[in-house]
Amino acid sequence: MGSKSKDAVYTRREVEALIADGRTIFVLDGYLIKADAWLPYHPGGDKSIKHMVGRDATDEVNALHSTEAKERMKSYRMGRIEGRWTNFVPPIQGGKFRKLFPEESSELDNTVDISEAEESTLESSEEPSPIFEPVEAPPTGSPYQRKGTKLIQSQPSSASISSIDLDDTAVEPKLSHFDARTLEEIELDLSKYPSLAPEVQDDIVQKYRALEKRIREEGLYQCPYYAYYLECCSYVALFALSMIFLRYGWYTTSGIFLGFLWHQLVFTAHDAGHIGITHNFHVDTVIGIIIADFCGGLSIGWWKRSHNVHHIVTNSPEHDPDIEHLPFFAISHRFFKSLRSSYYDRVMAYDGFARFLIPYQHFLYYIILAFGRFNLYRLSFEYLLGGQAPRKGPAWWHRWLELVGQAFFWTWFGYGIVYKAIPTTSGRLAFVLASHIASSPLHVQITLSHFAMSTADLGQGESFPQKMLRTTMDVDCPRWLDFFHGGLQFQAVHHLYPRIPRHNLRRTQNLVIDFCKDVGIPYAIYGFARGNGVVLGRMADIGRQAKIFAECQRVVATSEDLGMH
Ligand code: HEM
Repeated sequence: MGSKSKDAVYTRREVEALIADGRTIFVLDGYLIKADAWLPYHPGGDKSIKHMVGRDATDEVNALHSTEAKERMKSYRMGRIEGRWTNFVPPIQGGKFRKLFPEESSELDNTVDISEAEESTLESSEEPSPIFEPVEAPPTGSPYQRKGTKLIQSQPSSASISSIDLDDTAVEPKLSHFDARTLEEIELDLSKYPSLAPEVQDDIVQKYRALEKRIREEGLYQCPYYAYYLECCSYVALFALSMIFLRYGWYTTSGIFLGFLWHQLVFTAHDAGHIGITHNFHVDTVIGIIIADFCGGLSIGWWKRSHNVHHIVTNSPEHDPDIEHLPFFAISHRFFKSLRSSYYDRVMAYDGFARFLIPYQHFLYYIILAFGRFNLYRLSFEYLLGGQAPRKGPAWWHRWLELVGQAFFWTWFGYGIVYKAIPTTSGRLAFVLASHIASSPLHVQITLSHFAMSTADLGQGESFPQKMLRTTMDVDCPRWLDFFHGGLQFQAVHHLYPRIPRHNLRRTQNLVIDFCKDVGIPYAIYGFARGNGVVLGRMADIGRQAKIFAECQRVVATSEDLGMH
């Protein structure tokens, strides 16, 4: 294929062939962006871009970037498309792309007006893996079709779900039970949420964009700095209390106040990680580094890397690191299949330890989360020392500042307090455990917004706003409790517009509720206690499925044994 001008129109088939050749191309506002050269420099990492390859990334990009970053993207334009773009399944999600056949390439090279080249069809890309439609009544415009005994998506879709055999006499009974369950979940979502018909999803997108404009005009992106002034006062008070109790030898109480301080600090680190305070990438990142690394010993870079991917592929068992917690938790029966994580680039083995723990996960939920912070230290070090942090591009120096922050933290906390200021081993243990456990409600708050929500994959035809609202819930709480939830109670709103400063989310929530009513998307909100109940119920349910799975495996193994003897 010869090279073209930056305004040339590309056909879908050409784009497909370029991606088949390994190019990193996505659509932004009708333009094709070729991001290969930018990939190693991208502050948001390579994974976030890879999940957009072959897709219209306009809403994801708008949600996650500053105006300057979007300006920068213009220099990566390679051409444009005409009409509505139908998303491919990105290669990272298992999408298969066909190269140009020799006769196609010569035809395209000789063609003056590329737009006249034969338009590719939805089926042009090889289906990476079939998924399903409701057997009886597919929703209007559903991209799902029946093919033989299988239900498939007529346009390329996620590889996340393997084929379902509807035949009850399937060779692998252990798969058919869970595949039927996957199908049920998909059907349930298809019945509860608006149709995936392009015109319906386009309407949702138009209204979502109009709401963003309104939010901007109402000044809700402007940070109310006085709110941070009040928060700083509470940080100082909590730190002072911790040090006073430490001075008088009340190590557990001292640890508890330090834990409370960490709990509060994380909310501001979250704002900074989303560039939601000053909206300047470097300033906000430095604020995040000071809070997370210097004060808390956690890497903000690690957190941003995984959290940003979470914002793009929310609640996808194979792709969202925020729900990948084997062997301790499984929030979907699909984890029993030892899925491959595209984030960690490894198989999440559903091994003996997982098989032992998962049936009891609802009992262990709070206990395991109480110790969650220790795991975060490990992940932070892996990120900073294991080559995951960007070494090129605008964010190259953040890692170095983070390493200084880590040295600072382990000096004041590890050496200064735990080792020097506390004379006994029991005192040290009490202080460390109290501080870590006291900050752990945070882990509950983080998981609460997603663990109870759908993990079903409705394919590439679902719009960004619908997907965010289908996989995320809010927590209802009175205004005076806002300090405890730290903005995480507005997760659904936050997932739609991640850069809105946290203190403006309550006002934005009303607008989002109106939007949901208008477009017919259910807006999920529970009280804190009820939300916890729903999460525990979901975990207990998956635990029960794990028991069934173990039983199936036992029966299969026994019958194999009997057959052998
Ligand atoms: C050539 C294409 C791209 C360019 C030039 C670009 C540029 C940038 C820049 C300059 C930033 C720093 C923050 C800012 O100023 O807003 C950033 C952050 C980010 N980008 Fe991109 N980007 C591109 C494509 C994408 C795509 C397709 C995605 C996926 C939706 C993505 C996801 C992110 C994320 C999640 C961040 C946040 C990183 C952080 O806060 O540390 N980017 N990008």
